[in-house]
Amino acid sequence: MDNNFKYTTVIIPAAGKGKRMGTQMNKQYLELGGKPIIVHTIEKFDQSPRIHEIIIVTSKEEMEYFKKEIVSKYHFNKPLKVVAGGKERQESVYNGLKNISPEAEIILIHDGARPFVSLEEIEKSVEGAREYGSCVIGVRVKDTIKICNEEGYIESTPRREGLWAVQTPQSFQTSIILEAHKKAEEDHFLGTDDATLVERLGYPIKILEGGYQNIKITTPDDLTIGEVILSKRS
Ligand SMILES: Nc1ccn([C@@H]2O[C@H](COP(=O)(O)OP(=O)(O)OP(=O)(O)O)[C@@H](O)[C@H]2O)c(=O)n1
Ligand SMILES: C[C@](O)(CO)[C@H](O)COP(=O)(O)O
Repeated sequence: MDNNFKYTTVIIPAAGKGKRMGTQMNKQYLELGGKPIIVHTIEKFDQSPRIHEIIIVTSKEEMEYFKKEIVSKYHFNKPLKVVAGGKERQESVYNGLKNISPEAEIILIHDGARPFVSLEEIEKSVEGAREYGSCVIGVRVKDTIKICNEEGYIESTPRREGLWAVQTPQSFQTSIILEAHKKAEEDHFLGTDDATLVERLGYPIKILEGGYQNIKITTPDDLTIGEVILSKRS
C-alpha cells in the first residue's frame, strides 16, 4: 500500500453559456486544432497519473449532447461522471462536489474553458493541496493595476509586487472545500472563484506560480491566441 496515495478528484465546471464569446454554439464545443476545447481540457486530467476521478458539470440542456458528442466519441480512461450545473459557476462547482466519490481526499477544480493547463501544473496543484490544505495556480501581474471609481477615475494604484492573476486548478483538501461551499450557500455569498469561499473562512491558501499560457478561452481573441499556443506545442 502506497502511504502517499490520496484519491484525487477533479471537478470541471463546463455549464456556462459563453456569452462573451458571442457564438451560437457554446464556446466549450468550439474547436481548437480540430478538437473541441472541452476535450483538450479533459484529456489533460485523463493523462495525469495524479487524478483518479473526473467530474464534468454541464448544463441540464446540454447533458445528452455532451454524452453523445464528447463522452462517446473521445476515449477517456478514468472514471468520468457527468452532472448538471447551475445558473452560476459557483452553483455548478457545488453540484460537482455533491457527486464526488466518498474516497476523495483531494479536490481540484478546473475551468472547462482552460484547455492549456499542463501536467506539471496539475502535479503541483495536487502536491500543494496535500502540503498546504488549499492552493491556487496563478501568475504575477505584468501590467500596472488601477482601482477606479464608478465615474471611471483612478482612485489608487496597488503595489504590483503582491498582485497575482489567479487561474485554475484551485485545489483543496475535501473537507475544506465542502465546508466553504456549504457556508457560502448558507450566507448567500457569491464569489468568482473557489478560493474566495475558502478565504472567508480564514484558511491559509498558498499561491503556486503557473504559466501565462493557461488562459481562459473567454472572447474570440482567445481563440486566436489558443491556436498559436497549440501550434507552438505541436
Ligand atoms: N453557470 C456556470 C457558469 C460558468 N461555468 C463554467 O465556469 C468556467 C469559467 O467561466 P467563464 O469562462 O466565465 O464561462 P461562461 O460563464 O460560459 O462565460 P460568459 O461569462 O462569457 O457567459 C467555464 O468553463 C464555464 O463553463 C459553469 O460551469 N456554470
Ligand atoms: C475561476 C477563474 O477562472 C479564476 O480566474 C475566474 O474567476 C472565473 O471567472 P468567470 O467570471 O467565470 O470568467
